[in-house]
Amino acid sequence: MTAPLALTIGDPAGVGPELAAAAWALSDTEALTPFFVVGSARAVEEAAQRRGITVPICTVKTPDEVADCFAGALPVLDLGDLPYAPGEPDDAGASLALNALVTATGLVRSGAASALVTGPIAKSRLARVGFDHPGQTEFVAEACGIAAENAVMMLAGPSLRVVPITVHVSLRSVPDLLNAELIRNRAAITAAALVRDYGIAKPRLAVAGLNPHAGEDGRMGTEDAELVAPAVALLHEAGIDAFGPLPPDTMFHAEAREGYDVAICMYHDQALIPMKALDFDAGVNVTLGLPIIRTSPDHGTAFGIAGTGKARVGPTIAALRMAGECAARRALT
Ligand SMILES: NC(=O)C1=CN([C@@H]2O[C@H](COP(=O)(O)OP(=O)(O)OC[C@H]3O[C@@H](n4cnc5c(N)ncnc54)[C@H](O)[C@@H]3O)[C@@H](O)[C@H]2O)C=CC1
Ligand SMILES: NCC(=O)COP(=O)(O)O
Repeated sequence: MTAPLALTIGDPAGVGPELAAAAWALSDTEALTPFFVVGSARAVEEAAQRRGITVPICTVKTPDEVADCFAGALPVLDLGDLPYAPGEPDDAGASLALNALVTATGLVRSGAASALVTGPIAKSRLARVGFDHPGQTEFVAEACGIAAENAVMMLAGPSLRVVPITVHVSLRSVPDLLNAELIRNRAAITAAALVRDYGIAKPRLAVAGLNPHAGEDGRMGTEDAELVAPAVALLHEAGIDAFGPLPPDTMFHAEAREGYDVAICMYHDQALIPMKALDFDAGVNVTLGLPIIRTSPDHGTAFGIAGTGKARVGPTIAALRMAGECAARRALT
């Protein structure tokens, strides 16, 4: 039997605890792979009560106990007895979130869990308790012995997959950070992952330009001709079906999207704005290029609505489903 998925609680003051409970409540109808929460049993239990859903909890010491209780209760690997205080993040909650991330990553690395699904954390809150990575992506990469530049963030929804080449950096720094080698490497990692984990035999990569109109023959910037076009040429040399640089404003409409499997974008918001506009309620953030599977809902901690019952569970369900499907695919190979 496949090992269960490990779902971290995220920041316990955010929407993570209630969405973990809500996902379990729908796990039958959604046919989800069994999972367990790594975090605080008390926070999950109180979050479920506040949301008005009945979610019995079973605490587990190891993932191999999950199979026996998942059908009747949500398994939680309990790391701390924190009172549930939605919308009121503090250092104790951030420390729990970090502990959960470290613990769950270790369990997946060891094979005791089949994939890592991370609940949302606030990067600024984690930084206060010693987390010195830009995000969970880079943390998980380092834990797996993968250089951060070889761990690729992809956001995937029913309508669109996107990869930002540069991620959590200032917009001002983007042109200096981009180069043809970086674009080529990240795009090639993306293509390999689409074959291995998503069953797309010959992925089609649409590569966005950096500037308006992809530079308009140098009238609106030179990076498209000097960096992006050479990267596309390098991808062709590697036998990858890539095309571009494309004018970014016209590559995301419905008919254009039919022509590719993933959009390779030059910076965070070029990628995430179209994806979240189209698919916010079913969007998954997945890390490609790792020896383990790691997914996450596409949204953040949403402190402003935590505990109100307004947080929609779609992205968490989608992240659990994608993790389960990728794990099943890898188990076959
Ligand atoms: N995967 C992760 O761990 C991520 C973490 N973040 C972190 O989250 C924190 C807050 O970031 P924001 O930019 O405010 O993004 P956010 O995603 O937390 O919230 C943006 C807006 O979407 C709403 N929203 C978020 N999730 C929702 C859901 N499930 N159902 C309904 N509405 C939802 C919020 O109420 C808010 O109006 C930041 O500290 C950031 O670092 C942001 C994105 C991803
Ligand atoms: N904008 C995506 C995001 O913030 C997720 O980052 P990570 O924590 O998954 O690296």
